[in-house]
Amino acid sequence: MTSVTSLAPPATGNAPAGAAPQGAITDAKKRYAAGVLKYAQMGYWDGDYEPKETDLLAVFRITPQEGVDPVEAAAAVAGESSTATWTVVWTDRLTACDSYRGKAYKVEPVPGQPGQYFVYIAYDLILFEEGSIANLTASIIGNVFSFKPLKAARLEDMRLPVAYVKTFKGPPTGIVVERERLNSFGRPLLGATIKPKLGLSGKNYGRVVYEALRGGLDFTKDDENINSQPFMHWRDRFLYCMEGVNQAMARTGEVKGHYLNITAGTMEEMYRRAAFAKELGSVIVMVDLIIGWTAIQSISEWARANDMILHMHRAGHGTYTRQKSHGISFRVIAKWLRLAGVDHLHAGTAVGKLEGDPMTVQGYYNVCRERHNAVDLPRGLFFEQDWADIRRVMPVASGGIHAGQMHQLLNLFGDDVVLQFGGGTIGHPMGIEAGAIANRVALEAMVLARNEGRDILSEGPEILQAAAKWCKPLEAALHTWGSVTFDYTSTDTSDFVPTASVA
Ligand SMILES: O=C(COP(=O)(O)O)[C@H](O)[C@H](O)COP(=O)(O)O
Ligand SMILES: [Mg+2]
Repeated sequence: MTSVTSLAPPATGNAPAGAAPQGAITDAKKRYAAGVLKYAQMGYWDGDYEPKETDLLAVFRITPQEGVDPVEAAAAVAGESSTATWTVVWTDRLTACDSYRGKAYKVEPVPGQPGQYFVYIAYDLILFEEGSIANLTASIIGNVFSFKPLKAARLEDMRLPVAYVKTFKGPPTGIVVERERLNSFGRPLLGATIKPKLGLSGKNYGRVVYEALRGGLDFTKDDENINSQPFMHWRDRFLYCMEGVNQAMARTGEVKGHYLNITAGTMEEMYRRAAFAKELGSVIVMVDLIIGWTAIQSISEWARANDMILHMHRAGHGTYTRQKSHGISFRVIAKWLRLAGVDHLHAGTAVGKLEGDPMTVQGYYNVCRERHNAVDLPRGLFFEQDWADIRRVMPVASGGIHAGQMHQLLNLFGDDVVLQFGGGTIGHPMGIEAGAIANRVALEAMVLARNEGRDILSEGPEILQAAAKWCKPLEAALHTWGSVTFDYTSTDTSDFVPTASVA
């Protein structure tokens, strides 16, 4: 018998080829006798297991309590995230339990982090309902994060087999179709979050939208917390924003949009707001991550049926993605969101005001934009991931960025990204339109320089100064913000490179 609060070490050493799973009890009488067994004895550890192409794979970073063997802890995670409970249940024998069990198959110490281990677990495809992130997450993150024998646990990455990917519809619009609808190619898109976040009346809010779009941005954006407060009811916001969008489009001849945040307390209300956005001719609507997985999948269905770009603001993610030892990496959230079906996803800036190690953030971008992810440990990608040509998500770089960082942003993220300057547009000393002009000119100058073959990372500041000579708004932006940096140590870095630096 094993104490259920302090897991004891199981038999160690790799099982010889063809042998029963290490530690597993194969004698049915002993295995299914009532009582408590180690999870490894129950068959949740198999060091010889070769994952099948159709298996879902997960890698967790675990910190076992003192005296808890990491292999047994890995088996416990596999057990609690698949079929197990703390004691033997005879009802296992009414099921195909040998294949249904999650199998921990590899345990590796985390480089440079004593007491932490990466544990790899394979799950049979049959354990999961098709097309349901709610179902997937109820298993994979359902119980294990509060498990007493672990001090901490973090879901670092997942490999979603093609057979599973194909049960989701993915992004309703995707990068290619979004660019076709906007008629914008060969450069990042530009946006701005309206500030102050809360308090403006509809008329003043719409004026900010108009000025920012007229100045050269492609998009403006509601902030995460603007819904339908007393100072501006949602219908007022929608009406004045769309007036601003339409006037700016007429004036510039460019397709523009404002992400109308339709986040609300019920699905019924979200659909009502989405329908009004469509009626007013908006090309895009927005939701916050905090609405939850089922709501996200439902609104994605709506966006697909209504030819609408779906913008996802990852509000709330930092509560569980930021700390390396506990929670879920944002790369996993990004994978789930690509399946669930969003078109835009806030994925970090690296250089701005919010958490973001450059290489880790590039890993998120690769999850959003690549058709196939290769293993890339320095960028945090533990598994190959085939996306089965599911559409690609446009990442959004937003949070404390300004025109003076344009060379860094273009170098880090390339063309398929929305660069979003909220304060960095609206706080411009010459006004909102000037803020937008500064960003558009900085972007166009940098894209041209890159296309001419210049090394924008090293020559960037010079390129911006040269453009600022004939563009007063850019000159003022560089004067105001040029020296603003957010130099803090990143929390969420890869353990596979000694110092995180961009290759
Ligand atoms: O309001 C802003 C940015 O405003 P500003 O441009 O004025 O800093 C967004 O909510 C953050 O970008 C979200 O962060 P993330 O994109 O990391 O989810
Ligand atoms: Mg915000």
